[in-house]
Amino acid sequence: MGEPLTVGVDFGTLSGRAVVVRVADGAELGSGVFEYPHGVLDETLPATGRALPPEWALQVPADYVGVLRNAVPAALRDAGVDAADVVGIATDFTACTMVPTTADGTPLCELPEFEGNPHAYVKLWKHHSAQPQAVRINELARTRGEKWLPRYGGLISSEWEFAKALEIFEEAPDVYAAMRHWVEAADWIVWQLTGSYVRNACTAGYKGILQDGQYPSRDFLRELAPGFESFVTDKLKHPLGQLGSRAGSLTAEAAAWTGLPEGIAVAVGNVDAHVTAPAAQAVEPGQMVAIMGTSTCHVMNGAELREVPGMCGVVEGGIVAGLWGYEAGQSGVGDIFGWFVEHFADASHEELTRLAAQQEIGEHGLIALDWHSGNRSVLVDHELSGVIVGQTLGTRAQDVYRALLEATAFGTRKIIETFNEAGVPVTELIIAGGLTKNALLMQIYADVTNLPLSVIGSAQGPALGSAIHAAVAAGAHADIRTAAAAMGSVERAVYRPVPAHVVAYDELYAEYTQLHDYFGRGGNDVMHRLAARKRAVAKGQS
Ligand SMILES: Nc1ncnc2c1ncn2[C@@H]1O[C@H](COP(=O)(O)OP(=O)(O)O)[C@@H](O)[C@H]1O
Ligand SMILES: O=C(CO)[C@@H](O)[C@@H](O)COP(=O)(O)O
Repeated sequence: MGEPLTVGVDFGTLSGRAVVVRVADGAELGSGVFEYPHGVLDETLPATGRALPPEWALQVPADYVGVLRNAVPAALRDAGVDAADVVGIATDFTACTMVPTTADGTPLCELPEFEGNPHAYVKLWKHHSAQPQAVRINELARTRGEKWLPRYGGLISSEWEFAKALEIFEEAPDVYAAMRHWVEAADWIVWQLTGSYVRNACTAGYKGILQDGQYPSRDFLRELAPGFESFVTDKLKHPLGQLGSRAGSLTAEAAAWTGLPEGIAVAVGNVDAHVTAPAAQAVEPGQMVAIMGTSTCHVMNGAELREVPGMCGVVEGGIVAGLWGYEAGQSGVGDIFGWFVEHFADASHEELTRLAAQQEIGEHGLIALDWHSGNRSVLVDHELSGVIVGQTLGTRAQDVYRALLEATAFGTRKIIETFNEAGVPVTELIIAGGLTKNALLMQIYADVTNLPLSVIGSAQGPALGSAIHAAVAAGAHADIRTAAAAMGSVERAVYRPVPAHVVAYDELYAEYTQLHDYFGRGGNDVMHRLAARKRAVAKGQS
């Protein structure tokens, strides 16, 4: 027998990544990646070729099993270890990413009668078409003075479990009737590994409006939409598992897929963002981790319960046991840079970054709003859209690219300021995720926030975080804090704010704030009117 090992698997937006990690010190011995064959379905449904409406984003659950079959064996091969030394596996997922299933967990899209119905597929976190449902949930909750609303910064997102389910209830009653469980993909994958369904406390709290042991009441749901009152009891409610505990044991079938020993510990499911905090050793109050990739999630522990306007949510034990876990986010970050590179630039991210780095602050004469995928925090509105002010005939691709990098940094500053003002002080900013590779972006974040940036030690933060949870679930470490100290890593103050840059960005941030409030807080509702018109045109065409 060699030293004990665990496997962490991170299910991202486009691919799943597995790492094999040594339990004693967190050394990453090998990794494997599997790109989802279907990627994100946002234009057409492959089964029928049918066009999808605007703001739709679906996935195919069989692609996730492909990760277990391919990325895990690849990681074991890469590590060159004996699979018999692996004592546990844990997974993390994007969220809120939802799978409608039958009683035994079969996704409805795998039934022949539903393969042509888009509502039967996985609704990915960035499926944003349930905004009208979210607006109704928020208006009614405000009117009724629902006690859970402040735990979500005063606004429930269209990305979450209730808005997405209400969309199915209203637009596809046959799918709704056939759905026995409305399952987070984070839990569905654990179900595939263990053969039994355990609902994780993290997504139930942040995305499923479970607070102090209660979901929204039958009365509330009836008033929201008659017939929807039994949604919680019939489709949602399920026994919970706490983060870092054992959900079950690896089945013979999943052992054959992965090459791992049957019967090893499988941890309760978790979210890609929250699982990253221990990988960055950010388990104390005030340490905010920004996981920057396609989107950015900001997660942080707090000693006390506070109401932060426009946060995604606060959940007791939502990140580590014994503290309040806070979450905020930006729905588009790398996605916005990627959109610009794909459609408007004749150069790569690296080339645009190299050219943008040669400019002085303000030289491009632009200010942008980072809302191309809507605003997750602090406005919580996915009908808001992008803006670039100041373009002239002299504006070049690298100018717009830099303005977009800066816009996302301003968005993060808005979130940090909102936390500080609400009495949840941010004392350290730690960056994780794929965008840490862009040094210009990192320096802009340090200058805009006026905070030294710490950077996580691992390029696979979420997968390492999962491996940490696997170690705790297997009993190899006593708890997440101890495991984080042994297996996580962070490098402090890698990027420091430059005082002259801080002053220049303070001025531009004031301009950003004016635009932010004008377009986002009722000064001009043009973005909503355009979104409504776009929906109406799409409806007329379908
Ligand atoms: N050099 C770069 N600078 C800025 N953004 C980049 C760069 N390279 C890729 N991106 C963006 O990063 C995002 C992918 O980030 P990554 O962390 O790998 O994925 P995920 O968030 O899905 O885990 C894409 O949206 C892409 O447009
Ligand atoms: O919203 C959450 C977590 O709450 C994320 O899963 C979601 O933004 C997707 O993250 P990625 O950008 O794919 O890393």
